[in-house]
Amino acid sequence: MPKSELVVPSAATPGASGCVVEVTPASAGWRYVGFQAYRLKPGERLESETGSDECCLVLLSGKADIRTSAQRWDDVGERMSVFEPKPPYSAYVPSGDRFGVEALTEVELAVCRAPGKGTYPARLIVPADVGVEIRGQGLTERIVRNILPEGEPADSLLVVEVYTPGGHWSSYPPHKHDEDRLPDESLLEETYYHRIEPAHGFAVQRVYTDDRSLDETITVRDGDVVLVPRGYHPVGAPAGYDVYYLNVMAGPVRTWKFHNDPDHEWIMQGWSRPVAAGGKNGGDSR
Ligand SMILES: O=C(O)C[C@@H](O)[C@H](O)C(=O)CO
Repeated sequence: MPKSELVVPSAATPGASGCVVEVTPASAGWRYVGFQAYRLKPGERLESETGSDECCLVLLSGKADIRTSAQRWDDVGERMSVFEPKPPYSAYVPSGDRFGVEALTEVELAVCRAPGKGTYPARLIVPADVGVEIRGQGLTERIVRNILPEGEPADSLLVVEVYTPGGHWSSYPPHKHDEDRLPDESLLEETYYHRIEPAHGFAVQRVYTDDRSLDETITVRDGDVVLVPRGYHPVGAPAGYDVYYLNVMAGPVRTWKFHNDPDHEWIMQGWSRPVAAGGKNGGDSR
């Protein structure tokens, strides 16, 4: 059976630049979100221009030196796996700038892109800046880390990561954000970069619209990117397999206003409770 057109698998071995998976607005057939994941070995470097995009470089794991045209941050990074219970270091780089990343250890790096206006200077986002939330309850409990949420400066990018323990559901109850009808709903394209522990496992993601003109239930493998151009998009982590994903969202207005599937909204009963912000050693534990 052909794989879903919503799935962009990672390459088994990185290309010359270290890139393992890439989504551009042209490849996705949409307007705003771009995403790349890189695997760099110690001493390897990535150099790039931001062009008309602003970028959020998320150091998913490993340590690196990061620089832009005006900034240099040395020996950045703490966690060595996305499954360590602590927020990542990230760097915001505006449009019209450039960045270089030199790996000091094995590095997994996400480059999240969306249209920029050059409004804000480059900055380092440290773990203590990352708001951590435990969302859901029982089998829907998961950890949400808000890396670049709408309360923090950026022109169009929103970036968040989610840890879903095996046996749990996240992005749940199913919600969508595909209509520009503020203040009730915002239009945001979204990518999911999935990692699975242990890596031979799988996750399940359904992407569906009210009229079911889009209705796909996807088997997600470690390293897959799932595109959410529209529709509801819940994720299930099978028992025994923890699931991590990094979300990038962008659209015409930088705000996340979602609409729950009315059929399943009853499941949610005042279950979101904030915990302390990330903290140097990460504020969350599991
Ligand atoms: O609630 C979650 O588990 C995460 C989702 O909010 C996810 O970030 C998303 O779908 C954003 O639209």
